Parts: sequence; C-alpha cells; structure tokens
Amino acid sequence: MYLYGASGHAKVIIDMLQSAGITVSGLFDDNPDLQELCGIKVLGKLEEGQELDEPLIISIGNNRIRARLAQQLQVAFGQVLASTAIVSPSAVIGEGTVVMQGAILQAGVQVGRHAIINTGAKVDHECGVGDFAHVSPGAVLCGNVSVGEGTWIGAGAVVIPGVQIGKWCQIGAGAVVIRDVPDKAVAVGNPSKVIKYC
Ligand SMILES: CC(=O)SCCNC(=O)CCNC(=O)[C@H](O)C(C)(C)COP(=O)(O)OP(=O)(O)OC[C@H]1O[C@@H](n2cnc3c(N)ncnc32)[C@H](O)[C@@H]1OP(=O)(O)O
Repeated sequence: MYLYGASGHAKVIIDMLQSAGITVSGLFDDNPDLQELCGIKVLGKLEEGQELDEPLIISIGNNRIRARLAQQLQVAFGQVLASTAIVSPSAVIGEGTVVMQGAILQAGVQVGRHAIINTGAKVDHECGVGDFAHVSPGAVLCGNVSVGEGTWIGAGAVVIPGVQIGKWCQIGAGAVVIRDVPDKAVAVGNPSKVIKYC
C-alpha cells in the first residue's frame, strides 16, 4: 500500500496497516523537505498520470483536498479497516475509505469513497455516509442518518435518528443534531444551530 499525505492521520493509518501485516511501501507528499514518517520513506509529490504497483490511500484529513486528489489521480485506491473496528457483514464501504480503531458500522450502513470513520465513531443501522465525508472520533450517528458528500462531523457529535445532513457541512465537536442541516452549513451546540455557511 502507498499513502499520500505525511500527516498525523497517516501515522494512525500506518499503525493500522502494520498491525495487519500490510507493508507501507512509501509515502507521497508535496513537501520536498520531508524525508520520512514513522520510518517510511517519503517519495515526493505523486504526479498526475504516475502509475503505482500497489493501491493508494489518500491519508489527508481535509475533505476537500482528499476529494481533489481522488479526482486527479489515475491510480487504484485501497481501503483500510482496523482489526478492532466492528463492521456489519451488510455494510458497504467504498474505495479509499479508512475505518479506524474501535469504530462500529452497523447493519445496512453505506459509506462512500475516500471517507474517514475515525477512532471509536459509531455509525448505526442503515446510515449513509457520503464520499469524502469524515466522522470524527467518538461521534455517534444514530439509525437512518444521512451524511452528505464532504461533510465533517466533529468529535463527539451526536446525530439523532433519521436526520439528514447535507453536503460539505461542518458539524461542531460535541454538537447534538436534532434537525436536518442544509448543504454547506456550519452547525454547533446542543441542540445544534446553523451559525454560518462555508
Ligand atoms: C483525530 C482528529 O483530531 S479528527 C478531527 C476532529 N476535529 C473536530 O472535531 C473539530 C470540529 N470543529 C469544530 O468544532 C469547529 O469549531 C467548527 C468547524 C464547528 C467551527 O470552526 P470555525 O469555522 O473556525 O468557527 P469559529 O472557531 O470561528 O467559531 C464560530 C463560533 O462558533 C462557536 N463554536 C465553534 N465550535 C463550536 C463547538 N464545537 N461547539 C459550540 N460552539 C462552537 C465559537 O465559540 C464561535 O462562537 P462566537 O462567534 O459566539 O464566538
């Protein structure tokens, strides 16, 4: 597996891959000064059209950057599921997506491409999580919640059953979301309120 993005997020992915016995063959990063991360060689920028002999994970937490790179790069993408994650056999997870340690994905969950289900996040039955979305550590999506493309659910946020959150939203850490949230809204607090658009 190759990674793109020598970030803190990459360090966690490296841990998951190494504990599963998967070799990280190299890390790409646009910063020419970086030499290595966690003992893994940094190979420089991954150019458009460059071919790889192993699948790639975009190890960048920023949803917009991950989306841009996923659209630019013509390579095969991998998938990383932590051995300590609990994933229902009926869950469907797209390419490029990372499910971190202790996360739980219940029956009928659908997670898109290049999403992040972070440490200990709980995604309950029949939720949909869009491409490039990020469910941060400890967040809880109750049953039948829908999270749009590119949306970021902050750490420890709780979304009650059936709520629909639009595309490219930001839900604050610790928010309790009890009503639908429109596209590009930033919503914080308990109960959460939209404070601006991004
Ligand atoms: C492994 C990892 O680390 S994964 C990363 C996990 N990271 C997170 O969960 C962070 C989630 N991000 C947040 O909660 C951010 O505060 C955001 C995205 C909601 C808002 O960020 P910004 O757009 O920079 O907003 P900003 O900091 O200017 O705050 C705007 C207002 O909202 C309030 N606010 C911001 N975040 C929150 C929050 N989580 N809960 C309650 N109020 C909040 C601020 O106090 C401020 O109020 P004021 O105008 O009355 O002073």
